[in-house]
Amino acid sequence: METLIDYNVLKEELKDYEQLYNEIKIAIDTTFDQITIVDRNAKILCVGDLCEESFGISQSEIIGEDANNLVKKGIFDKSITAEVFEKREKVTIIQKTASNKKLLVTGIPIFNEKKEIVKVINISKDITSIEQLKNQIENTGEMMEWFRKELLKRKVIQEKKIITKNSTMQKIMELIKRTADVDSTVLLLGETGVGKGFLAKTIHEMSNRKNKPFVTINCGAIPENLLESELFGYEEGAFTGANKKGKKGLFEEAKDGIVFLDEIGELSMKLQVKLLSVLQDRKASRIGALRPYEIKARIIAATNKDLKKAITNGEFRQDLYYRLNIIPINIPSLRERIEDIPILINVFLKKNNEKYFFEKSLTQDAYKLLISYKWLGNIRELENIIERLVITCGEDIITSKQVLEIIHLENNKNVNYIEANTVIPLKEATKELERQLLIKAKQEYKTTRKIATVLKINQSTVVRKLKEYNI
Ligand SMILES: Nc1ncnc2c1ncn2[C@@H]1O[C@H](COP(=O)(O)OP(=O)(O)OP(=O)(O)O)[C@@H](O)[C@H]1O
Repeated sequence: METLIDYNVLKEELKDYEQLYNEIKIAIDTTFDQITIVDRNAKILCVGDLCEESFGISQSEIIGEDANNLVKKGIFDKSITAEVFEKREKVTIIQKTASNKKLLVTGIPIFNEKKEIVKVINISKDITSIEQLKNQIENTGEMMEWFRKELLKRKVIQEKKIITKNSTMQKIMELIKRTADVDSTVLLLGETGVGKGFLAKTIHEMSNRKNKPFVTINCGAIPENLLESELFGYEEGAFTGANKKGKKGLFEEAKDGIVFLDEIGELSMKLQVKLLSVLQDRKASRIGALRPYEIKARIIAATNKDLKKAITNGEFRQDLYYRLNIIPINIPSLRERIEDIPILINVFLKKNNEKYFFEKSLTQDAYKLLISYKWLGNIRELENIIERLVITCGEDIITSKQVLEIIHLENNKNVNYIEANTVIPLKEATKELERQLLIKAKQEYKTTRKIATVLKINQSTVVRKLKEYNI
């Protein structure tokens, strides 16, 4: 009789368990997460309806399988069950499966009263689409960064008014845009006043070094011994007259910015050798220093000299030329881009009208005259002439006659004619003439070496006198 009662209770309990099992099964099958139950031997006991979608095999194929075997078969890349057994605690991993899914799996150990793991319940969340979304967001971020940089480059071009109709100049602007972020050396070639310095600054502003220093040095304007210490710096007490604390060189000052070596064609043979080794090793030493420092700056060099001819004449090292000539840019003279002259005239007219609070304009004939002029001094000469026209013309409309007068003056400025307007002591007059000659020579020839040649005096005398007259 007692056994019968027990049997009925047992039957009721079994029914309850069956009910519970069915409810759990429904929960396992219908949850958005994948639930897998594994026994103490790593055998899969139960798996949800998402099995095929998650692992690429059916429920019937996976049930009864050893989790470690499934790793070997490539159904998933690692078994969380093994880790849970090893660590004896809840573990979370990312699993890659045979159906190209990425699952975020949390394994929970179930202990018996002897603290032995009897089962592991694994709950997997499919994060494939989240990962894809993350990648897409990352890609979008990269694209946004690219667009941001592109826009910045365009802005620099517009702000710097490099509007050009000339195809060579357009190609140059494209090349500058494309190479703005690389570290290669740029060699800017072109006549005086074509805008080599202007382009060097444009490259800097377009590049990812734009917030880093832009250091410029005119290699032709400084005597050789001074240039070496300017470029590379010196240690304390390196030579007499040196700063006691020593001095940083321009390459050090530039840090990871840009060093613009203007008039590179004027560099002495000795410094050419030093620059070559600096470019090769990316290291330089201050004068008197034992240890070199690393050079991180990008180098842009410029010259109006025909470097190939200078190589033939033995004035410029071929190996240095090849080191510099990584991205050569030949800037056309203004005569070769006459379609840009009206654009540049308007740029300079606007600039000077704003500067001097005028509203001056040019007649058609005046434009035609300026376009047909030979512009040996290129953009610099055009810029100067427009400024002079704006300042000196009394009327708001600038005529071709006024342009002719200014151009005539420009052309005659080299005439060997000196006029004495007043009587002053000879010594004073001589000094004044010397001062004026130096100002003119510096404006036209820029480098102390060239000034020395045209004035037929020593370069050191030029340096001393420029300092004396504060020019
Ligand atoms: N595209 C341009 N738009 C407006 N101004 C320009 C442009 N290019 C050059 N300039 C102006 O022309 C003048 C001469 O330019 P820059 O000094 O760069 O010439 P350069 O070729 O370096 O001359 P040099 O060889 O004599 O040093 C500068 O005042 C500069 O601002």
